[in-house]
Amino acid sequence: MLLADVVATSEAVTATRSRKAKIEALAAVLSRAAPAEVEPATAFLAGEPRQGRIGTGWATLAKLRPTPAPSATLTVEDVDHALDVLRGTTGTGSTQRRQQLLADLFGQATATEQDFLIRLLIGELRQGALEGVMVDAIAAAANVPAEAVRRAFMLSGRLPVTAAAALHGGRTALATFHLELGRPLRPMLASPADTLDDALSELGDVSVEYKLDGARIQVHRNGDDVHVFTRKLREVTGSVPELVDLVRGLPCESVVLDGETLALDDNGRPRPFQETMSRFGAASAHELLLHPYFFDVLHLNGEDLLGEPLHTRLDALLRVAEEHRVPGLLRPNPTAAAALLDDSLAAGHEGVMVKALDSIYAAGRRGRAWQKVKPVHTLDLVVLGAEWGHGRRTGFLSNLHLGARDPAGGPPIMVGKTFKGLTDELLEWQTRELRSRAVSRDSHTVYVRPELVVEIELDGVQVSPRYPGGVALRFARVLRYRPDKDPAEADSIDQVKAMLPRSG
Ligand SMILES: Nc1ncnc2c1ncn2[C@@H]1O[C@H](COP(=O)(O)OP(=O)(O)OP(=O)(O)O)[C@@H](O)[C@H]1O
Repeated sequence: MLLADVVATSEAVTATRSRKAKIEALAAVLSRAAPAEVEPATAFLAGEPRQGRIGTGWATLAKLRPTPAPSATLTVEDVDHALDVLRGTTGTGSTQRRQQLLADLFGQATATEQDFLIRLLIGELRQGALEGVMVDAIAAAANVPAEAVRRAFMLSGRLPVTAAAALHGGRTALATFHLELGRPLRPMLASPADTLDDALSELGDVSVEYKLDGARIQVHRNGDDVHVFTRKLREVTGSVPELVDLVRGLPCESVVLDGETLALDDNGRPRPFQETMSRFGAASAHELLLHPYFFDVLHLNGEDLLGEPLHTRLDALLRVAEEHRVPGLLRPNPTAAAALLDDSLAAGHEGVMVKALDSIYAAGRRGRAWQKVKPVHTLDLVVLGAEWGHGRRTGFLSNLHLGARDPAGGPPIMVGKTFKGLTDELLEWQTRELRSRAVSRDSHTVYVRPELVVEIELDGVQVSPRYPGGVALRFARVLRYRPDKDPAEADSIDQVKAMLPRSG
C-alpha cells in the first residue's frame, strides 16, 4: 500500500465532519491493507507511529526538507522500516546520522507526503477523537462487534496490534487479549451528571465516593515486582518509592489497583494538583509524600476482575487495601449521599463520583456507569495560541486562545480567550512552552500546535456570533494546566454548548 493512500484517507477524514463518513473511509483503507501493512497503516492513520516519538522537533524537520519526489512511490512499509532504523540509531554521531536518514526518507516523498510525515513525526496528527473513530473503523473493516475491539484496545493500549488481531483473527484473536501484570490498561472514565439526585436516580444501586483532586494512578504488583502508571499510561515507578513500598506491603500475591494519589498539607487538605503531578517528574521533591486512595481492583491473586461487577471488585478492595480506600458509601440514601458531597467539598476535593454497582470495568468511551458530580463548572480546553501581554506582563504570552475539541476529529474550535488566573510562575512557564510550539505569529499573537490542555473555570457560556462554534465562554479563568490530558481528551464543542442556558 502506498503512503499516498494513507495520506489521502487521512485528509478525507479531516475534511468531513461526519463520523460515519470518517469510519467508512478508514475502514475502506484498512480492508485493503496487506497483513504486514495493517499495523503501520493503523498507526499512521491514528497519527502515532508504532515507534513513538522520534525526538526530533519541528524546526529541525522543516529544515531537512529536500526537493520533493515528483510522484508517489513510498510504501507504508518503507516508512515503517525507516522509522525502525531511526529508532535504532543512537549513541555518538547519531544526531547527524538520524538527520541523514530523515532527509533520505523525505527525499523519496512528494510534497504532500512530506507535509504528512512532518506532522506525523511531531505528533500533530494525533487527536484523541480519532481513537474512538478508529475503534469503530477497525470493527467495520474486520466485521466484528465494536465492543470486542474496544476491550482489546483497553487491554493492549495500542491500536495497531488491536487492528492486526481484528483483521487477521477476528473475534477469536481479539478475545485472547488479557490483562497482563506490568502492562497498563486504559483507565475507565466518567461522564458529568447534572446533579447528585439525577445520578442517584439514573443508576440505582451505587457506590458514592469522594472525587479526589489528585492524579490518577494504576498500580500493578506481581510478587515483589511493582509498577506505577499515570492516567496516560506512562510508567513513574522510579519517582514514587513510597507508593511502591506501600503496595508491596499489601496482603496479596498479585494485584492491579486503580486509584488517585495526592500530597496532603499539614492539615490533611489536598495540596495543589501541580505539586502532585510534579512528583511524577524525574527530579521530583521527595519530601512531598504521596498518599494513594484506591477505588477499584482489576486483578487479584491470579484472577482478572475486569468483567466482574463493581460490587465484587469493591469487596476485593476491602480485602486487599481497606485502609487505602477512597472515602465513600455503598448504597447511601439521598440524604447520606448529599452529606458525603458536602464533606468532600469541605475537605477541599472536587465533588463525588457516583458509580453503578452492577457495572463492569470498561475503558474507551466515557460511559454513564461512572458519573461525576462537581458544583464548579470547569472545561478542559486546548490552547490554540496566546497574545503578548501588556504592562506587568510585557514579554510574556498572556491572553490564551482556547478551543474545544471537535467530536468529528477536526481541529479544535475556538470558544474564547482568557488571561485571568495566571500566576507569574504559570506565565513564565506557558511563554516558554508556547514559544516552543509556535507554528505562526502576527504582531500580537503566537499561534501554536494544539497540544496543551488547560482547565478553565467559568460562570457559563453564551451564544456568540464571534466564534466559529457559535458559543463563547463567560468569565473564564485558568485553574491549571492538565499535563495528564491529551487534546483528544479535552471537552468537546458539544459539551460547551450543553452549558448554554436553556431558554423557555
Ligand atoms: N473516587 C474516584 N473514582 C474514580 N475517579 C476518581 C475518583 N476520585 C478522583 N477521580 C479522578 O477523576 C477522574 C475521572 O473523572 P473524569 O473521567 O471526568 O476525568 P477527568 O476529565 O480527569 O476529570 P476532571 O477533569 O473533572 O478532573 C479519574 O481519572 C480520577 O483521576
